[in-house]
Amino acid sequence: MSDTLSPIDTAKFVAARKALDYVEDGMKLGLGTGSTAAWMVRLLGDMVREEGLNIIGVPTSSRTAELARQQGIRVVSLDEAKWLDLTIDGADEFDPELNLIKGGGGALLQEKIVATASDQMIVISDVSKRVETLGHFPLPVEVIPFGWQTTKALVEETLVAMDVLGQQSTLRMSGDAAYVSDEGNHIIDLHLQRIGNARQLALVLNQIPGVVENGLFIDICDKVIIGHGDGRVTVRDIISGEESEDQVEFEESENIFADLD
Ligand SMILES: O=C[C@H](O)[C@H](O)[C@H](O)COP(=O)(O)O
Repeated sequence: MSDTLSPIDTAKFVAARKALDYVEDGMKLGLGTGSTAAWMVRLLGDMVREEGLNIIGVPTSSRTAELARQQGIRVVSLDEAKWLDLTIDGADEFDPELNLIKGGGGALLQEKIVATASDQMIVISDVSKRVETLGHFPLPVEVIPFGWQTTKALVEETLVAMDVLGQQSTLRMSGDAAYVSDEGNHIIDLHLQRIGNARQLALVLNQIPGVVENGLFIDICDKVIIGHGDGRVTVRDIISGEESEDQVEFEESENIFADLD
């Protein structure tokens, strides 16, 4: 359907565009991080510039903050905004209950704080992130740098005690150095394959000293918009249990495709 975008980028783009149907003038919005959320921020920038919408954005990472400012979106901190109407963000995996794994891009901490401080969270995703059981995507756990190796060992012991299979954990790297998040922390990725009880694991991980947060988002997401490579979107709402389909039309000549990185 698109000569400009690959099927996967088409899927991300149409999910992002559909999400903007839920944005209203005057809203305070949480702005997610990642390649799918970046489409949403660019499209939101278009809306703000062309329709003169009065939107306040709270970014979930320094990357998103920079992009939002470039797009002319008014950016404030969460503490300035206090409470948000809606957060729109991507995800690395979502299950049938709309529980998520997030943090593949290292932004899980701010993302979880911002999504939790919102009336509603909408996840935008291509269809490849839909799973029956979370865990194939490595679960990110953000830890403070002090004593991180001890924290990592404690996390591994906890996984053994919980009888979680596939207990390998790795320190996320950025080149030759440990990855450092926007909050100055490291990330341990847990290669679990299958998380039987995500709710329990999320609680237990956060009890370990040195763990700041984990990438399991339980009961936070309200709606997922799943994009497909042919421009279709499926919208699934956890509260109503309804699922609907739509087709998102777009032109290859749109300005948004002209200013891609
Ligand atoms: O830390 C990053 C975020 O949780 C992203 O939302 C997630 O990794 C999905 O990113 P993408 O849309 O690039 O697949």
